[in-house]
Amino acid sequence: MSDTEQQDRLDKEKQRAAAQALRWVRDGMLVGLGSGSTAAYFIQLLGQTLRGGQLQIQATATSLATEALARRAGIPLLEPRRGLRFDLTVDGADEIGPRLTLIKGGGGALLREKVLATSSDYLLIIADSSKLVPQLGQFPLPLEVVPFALPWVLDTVALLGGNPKLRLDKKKAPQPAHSDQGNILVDCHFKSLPDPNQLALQLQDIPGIVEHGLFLGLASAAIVAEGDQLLLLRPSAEPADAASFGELPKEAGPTSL
Ligand SMILES: O=C(CO)[C@H](O)[C@H](O)COP(=O)(O)O
Repeated sequence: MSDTEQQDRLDKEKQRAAAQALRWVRDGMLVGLGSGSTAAYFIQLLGQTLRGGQLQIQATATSLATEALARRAGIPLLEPRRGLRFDLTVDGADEIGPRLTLIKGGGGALLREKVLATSSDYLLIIADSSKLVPQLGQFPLPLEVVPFALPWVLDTVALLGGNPKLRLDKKKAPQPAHSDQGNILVDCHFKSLPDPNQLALQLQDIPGIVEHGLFLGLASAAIVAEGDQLLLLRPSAEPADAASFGELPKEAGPTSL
């Protein structure tokens, strides 16, 4: 299969996973909108549904790009405020490991994504089949770092074996990429993460790291499209374990896909 064919196949999988996620959205919900190409498909479909008058929701975006997309799609947006909790957040992932452990932040939106994930009653991940992995760590782990602290953060993460690299701005390379908050994005090449919980604790202790891309114990479910198949994964089982399907409570989404 050529690279273009492979890309097309993954793109179709993203669209199929995104379309399924619509079944989780109920009238009146407050919804967190994720970032990245899979979340973008969901946002477009959600906008179409709202324009069709079938349901009304309000939403908050995990990035400036998502906010702009949601506005274009006609989705009413809420600003952050005290007491705001989301019924559902739908977001993509860069890697989905055992028990729905995740690496996120490939699009640089990890901080806002984690803020919404932890402010949501239900985090639904949507992804193509390339994201399922037996162990996290092949995808470089993103960090959002305060600019002043950068040299010391790089030194400390290197000591942890992270081989940190500054992410470059795609439009202004060799300048470093900045997050929506004006912080610097660093990608850590650990290659494998046998103990993500331990690493998360170590990273949380490093001054200047505003957030890391390990999302542990946050995802409620994941819809992964694999060719014509749709997998519904829950945290209690290994990825792609068929025994984990069909356990969703009715109010939170369909029991099967
Ligand atoms: O974490 C993210 C952005 O910060 C995205 O959800 C992640 O990068 C997946 O993106 P895509 O759906 O384009 O594969």
